Amino acid sequence: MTDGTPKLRLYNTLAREKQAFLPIDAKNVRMYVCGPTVYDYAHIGNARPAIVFDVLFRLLRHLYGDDHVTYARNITDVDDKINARALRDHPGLPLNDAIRKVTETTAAQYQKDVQALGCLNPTVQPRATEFVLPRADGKADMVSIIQDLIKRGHAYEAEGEILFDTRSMADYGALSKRPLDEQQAGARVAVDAHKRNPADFVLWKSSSADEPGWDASFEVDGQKIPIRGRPGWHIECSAMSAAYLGKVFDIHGGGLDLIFPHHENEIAQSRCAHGTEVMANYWLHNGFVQVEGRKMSKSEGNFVTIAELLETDKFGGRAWPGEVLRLAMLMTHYREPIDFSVRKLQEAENLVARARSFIGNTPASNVPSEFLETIGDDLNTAAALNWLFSQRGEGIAAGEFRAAAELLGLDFTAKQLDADEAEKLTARIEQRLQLIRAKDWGEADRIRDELLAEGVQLKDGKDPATGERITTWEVNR
Ligand SMILES: Nc1ncnc2c1ncn2[C@@H]1O[C@H](COP(=O)(O)OP(=O)(O)OP(=O)(O)O)[C@@H](O)[C@H]1O
Ligand SMILES: [Zn+2]
Repeated sequence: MTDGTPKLRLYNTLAREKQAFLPIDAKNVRMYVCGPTVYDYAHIGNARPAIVFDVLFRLLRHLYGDDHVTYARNITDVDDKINARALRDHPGLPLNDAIRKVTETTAAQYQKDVQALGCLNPTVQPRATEFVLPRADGKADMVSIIQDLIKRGHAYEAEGEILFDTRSMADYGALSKRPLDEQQAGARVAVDAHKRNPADFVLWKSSSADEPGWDASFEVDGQKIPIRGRPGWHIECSAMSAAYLGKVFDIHGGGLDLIFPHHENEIAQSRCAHGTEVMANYWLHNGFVQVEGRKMSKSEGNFVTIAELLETDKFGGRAWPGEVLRLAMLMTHYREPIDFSVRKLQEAENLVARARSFIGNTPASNVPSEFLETIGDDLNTAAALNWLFSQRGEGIAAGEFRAAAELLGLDFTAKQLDADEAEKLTARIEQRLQLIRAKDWGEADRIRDELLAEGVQLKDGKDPATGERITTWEVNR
C-alpha cells in the first residue's frame, strides 16, 4: 500500500464485473450481510456466507484499521416460518412466548455455531422485531420507511396490505437484470388480483388475531388506515441497514439465492424511500454449498447442520473440528459452488495438520504481500491458500505463515486441553492401542492423523520396564 490506496478488487453483481473497491469513508467502511432466519439449526450452506463475509470483514479491518469498519449482520426473528415452528414445537404456550422461545434458542445456537467456525462477532447484530415500529432513538424503522414509500408514490394499500409498486421505479430489476415485462409473462395473475403489477411485493400485511402483529397506521391519500400487521421480509433489511449504516453504504452481501427477489426488493425500497441512486455500492454474493449438484437447503432435506458436523458422527462417521470446515470452505473461491463431501474435509484436515506442525508455537509476524494481493483480488482465498502451502519450507517463515492464516481466521496453533478434552484424548489413545493390538493399522493411523489435525502429536514407544507399547502425547502450541 505504498500509494495509500488499498489494493482490493471485488466482483460487483450490480455491475457484473470486478471493480476497484473505494469506500465512501475510509474511516468507516460499512458492510451489511443478510443473516439467518432463526427458526431452525443453521446448515453447512448457511455457514458459507458467515465465513466468506467474516474473511472480508477481517481483510477490511486489516486494510483500513480495526476501528474503521462497521459490519452489520441481522437476525430475522419475524417470519411466517418462525410462527409455524412455534405452533408446532410449543402448542401449549401463548404464541408470543412460543415465538420468543424458538427465536432465542435458535439465535443462541447460531452464535455458538459461527463462533466455533472462527467467525468474529459482527459490529452489530440487529434483530428485526426491534425495528418494526418507530424507535425512541430515532434510528430507521420499517413502518416509517413504508410511510415514506407511500408518500413518495411508490407504495399503495390493497386488501389490508401495503404493496410496493414496481412500475413506479424506472429501473426496477437492475440487480438481477430481470426486466419487469419478463416477470409479468409467467406471473399467476389470478392469485394476485389485488396487485397493480404482478411483480409488486408486500411491505406490510395484516395479521389475524392468532398471528403476531404490531399496531401500525399508514396515511394514504390523506386517510389514516390502521393495520395491525407484520412486515414483509425485504423491508426488514432496508430498515436495519439504514439504522446502522445510513442510506447509502459500501458493501451488501448474502448468498446467490438472495439476488432475486430479496436484494432486488431491498434496493427498490431503500432507494425509493430515501431518493438515492444506490443503496450499496458493491453487491457481493457467495455461491452454493451443494450436495450431489443440488443446493443444500432445508426444503430439499439434503442438509447437515453445523452442530451435527462439529459434534456428532452424522457426517462421515465422525465429528469434525471447526477450523477444518472453515478451511474446506475457503479452499474454493467464494463465488464458485462447493460440492460438499467427506473427502473435501479430509483434504482440509491434512492441510491443517501440516500447517500445525510447520507453525508450532511461533508468534505471528507480517502477512506476506503476495498473499495479501491474492486475497485482495476478489477474495481469492483458494489461490492464496495454494500459494501459502506451496511456500511452506520454501523461504516463508512460520510467523508469516501464521499471520496469513490468521487473516483468514484460521488458528493453526493448538489449544490447551481442559480436563474434559484430556479425558476424551485418553480414551482415543486407548482405543488406538486396541486397534494396534488387533492389527487394524488403517484405523489406528486415522485416529493419529485426526489428533494431529487437532494439534495433538502422539509418540509411540515401549515401556522400558515391561516392554509393553505405550503412547505419550504432546500439544503443538
Ligand atoms: N446451500 C447454500 N450455500 C450457500 N449459501 C446458502 C445456502 N443456503 C442458504 N444460504 C445462505 O445462507 C444465508 C442465511 O439464509 P436463511 O437463514 O434465510 O437460510 P434459508 O434460505 O432458510 O436456507 P434454506 O435455503 O436451506 O431454506 C443466506 O445468505 C443464504 O443465501
Ligand atoms: Zn436482507
